[in-house]
Amino acid sequence: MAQEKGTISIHTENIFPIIKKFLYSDHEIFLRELVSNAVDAIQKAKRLVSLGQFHGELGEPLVQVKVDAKAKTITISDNGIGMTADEIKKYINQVAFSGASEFLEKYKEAKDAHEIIGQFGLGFYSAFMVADKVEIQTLSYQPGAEPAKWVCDGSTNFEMDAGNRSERGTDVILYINEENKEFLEEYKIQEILDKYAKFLPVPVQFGTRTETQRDGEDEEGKPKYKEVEVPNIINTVQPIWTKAPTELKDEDYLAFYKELYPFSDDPLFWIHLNVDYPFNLTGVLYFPKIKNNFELQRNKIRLFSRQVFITDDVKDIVPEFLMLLHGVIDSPDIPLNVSRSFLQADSNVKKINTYITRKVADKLAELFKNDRKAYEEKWSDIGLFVKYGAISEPKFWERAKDFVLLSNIKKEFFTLNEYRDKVAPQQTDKNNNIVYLYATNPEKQHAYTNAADKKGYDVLLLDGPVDNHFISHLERELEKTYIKRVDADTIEKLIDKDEKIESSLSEEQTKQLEELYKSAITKPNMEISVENLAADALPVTITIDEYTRRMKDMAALGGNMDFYSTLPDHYKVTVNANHPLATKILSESSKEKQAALAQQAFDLALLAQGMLTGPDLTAFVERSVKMI
Ligand SMILES: Nc1ncnc2c1ncn2[C@@H]1O[C@H](COP(=O)(O)OP(=O)(O)OP(=O)(O)O)[C@@H](O)[C@H]1O
Repeated sequence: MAQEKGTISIHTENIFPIIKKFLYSDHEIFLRELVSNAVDAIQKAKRLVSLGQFHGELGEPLVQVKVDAKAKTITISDNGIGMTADEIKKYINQVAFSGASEFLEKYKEAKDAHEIIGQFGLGFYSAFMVADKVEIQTLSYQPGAEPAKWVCDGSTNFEMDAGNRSERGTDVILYINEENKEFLEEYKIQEILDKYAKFLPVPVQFGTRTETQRDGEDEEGKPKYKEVEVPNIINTVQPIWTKAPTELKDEDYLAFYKELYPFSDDPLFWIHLNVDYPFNLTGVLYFPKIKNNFELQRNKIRLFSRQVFITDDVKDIVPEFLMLLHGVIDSPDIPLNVSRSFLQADSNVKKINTYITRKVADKLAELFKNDRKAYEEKWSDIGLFVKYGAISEPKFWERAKDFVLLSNIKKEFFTLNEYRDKVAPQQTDKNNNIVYLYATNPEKQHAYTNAADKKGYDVLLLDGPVDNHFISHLERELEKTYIKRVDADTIEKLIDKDEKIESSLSEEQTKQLEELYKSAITKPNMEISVENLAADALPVTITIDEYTRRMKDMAALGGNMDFYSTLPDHYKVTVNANHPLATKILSESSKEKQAALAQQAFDLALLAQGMLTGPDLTAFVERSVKMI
């Protein structure tokens, strides 16, 4: 062809400085865009063959990325359909900027380059983020096509001429500028390709690597090895999410997990997602071993669009509680290049959300139904996740009601209905409310769980990071049910059955005892009262109001609850009028002795609550030694 010069059709003087400035923070995506274009060109060639519109030799599909540090170039080559000079004019010179004025208007508002790149068919032009000059050498598949060349120096002027490609396909050559010379480092390119190209559907080669191979045997019959150079192929062209579940074994899922997260423990189980109506979505989601450090686990789900990695920030696409899962989601229907607020309102995104939630609930329900024992064994890992989902996603809660488990301190498991049936006979109070009791630390709260046990009450173990919220959720959802920690009140009051216990003290004595304790106890925020408890209950018990404690605990975990974190701790001290110690103290003649006994009983109560520390503990030990 004859040499030709021209101006890229664009309404605005120069768009490149804007692209460069705008996309500066994530300029590495130029490689994603160009490699994707190369993959597309190859896919198109394959499609033409299958449609019978191209009769030439397809060859082995291959995208190649080459770095020439001396020449300061990066070349992306493919053996795809190529372009004729006319197509370059149409697709590169004009189409790219048909939306330029719109682009200019929008870029002012957008905060994130991801939000708009590609939206205007600017993928190819992202090359100018890192290059001063870009050259295309291409030969179209069309019979009789001439090789064509296009060069542009980042201004709006381009040059076209006869090209030098002798085989079908395209080379895009980037002349990397000074500020971006880091992209001429091989490790950098390897890193970017590993991130974006790892699962592309066409082999992507980046140079070669050395591999050790068997090379027969030596004279002694020992195996010999040799080093050979093999093509360094970046990707797995058919990752498991593109296959049918029936083709896959457990080992395949586990191997893929290891490939994604080399340092993680094996996952507990997984879900293969596959839907093509009303939206397209494939993927595999894994349930990781979560334990209790769930904050660390986020941002593990990777989002792909037709096997091109897009982001690992799937917020808004996946329901919040499912962010604890690992794995991949691939959907061409998720709008990737629009703003986050638009994403939340997008109807496909909403449907995808609902679909994933349902699939996860199905899987859990199935596991629970098919093998309850195995499900219980996994509960320490999935419990956190199920509870989090139950609290945050009403649709999930509707399903989870049937498979959320409660476990007691004896490590027995119950569904919500089973538990209600179990405790209702003993734990219904005078107002017909059922009261569930729980411990957050059975070791520390032993005095209280022991008291509950003596009464024939069951105690749940609720010690996880979301359990406070889960408890509040259950109280809202379950009818006539209250949930209290074992130390929220004396055992008689925890589940108030209106059983009157006679006092062994006169009114006068009760008053006297109360005064005595009030002057012996000098700690702040202690509300002291004398009550008639069982004779074998502790002489003094310290309890903490359930509601305030729960709110304070939640505030400590974060959230907008600062008010609660500023509340002082408030304790109730209940002196047991019926314990023999009460009569004993009152019958002491010496005031000092009375005070010492009251102090001792109070310290024992502090000890049972794990609150006896520092100088108080020392004083207690010294006093006890004297008493022995
Ligand atoms: N390697 C290539 N081989 C053949 N044609 C190509 C190649 N690269 C780009 N093209 C042509 O140029 C067009 C414009 O590419 P560009 O990357 O700017 O936009 P796009 O790929 O259409 O959309 P996107 O913004 O998603 O990348 C492509 O649609 C394609 O027709």
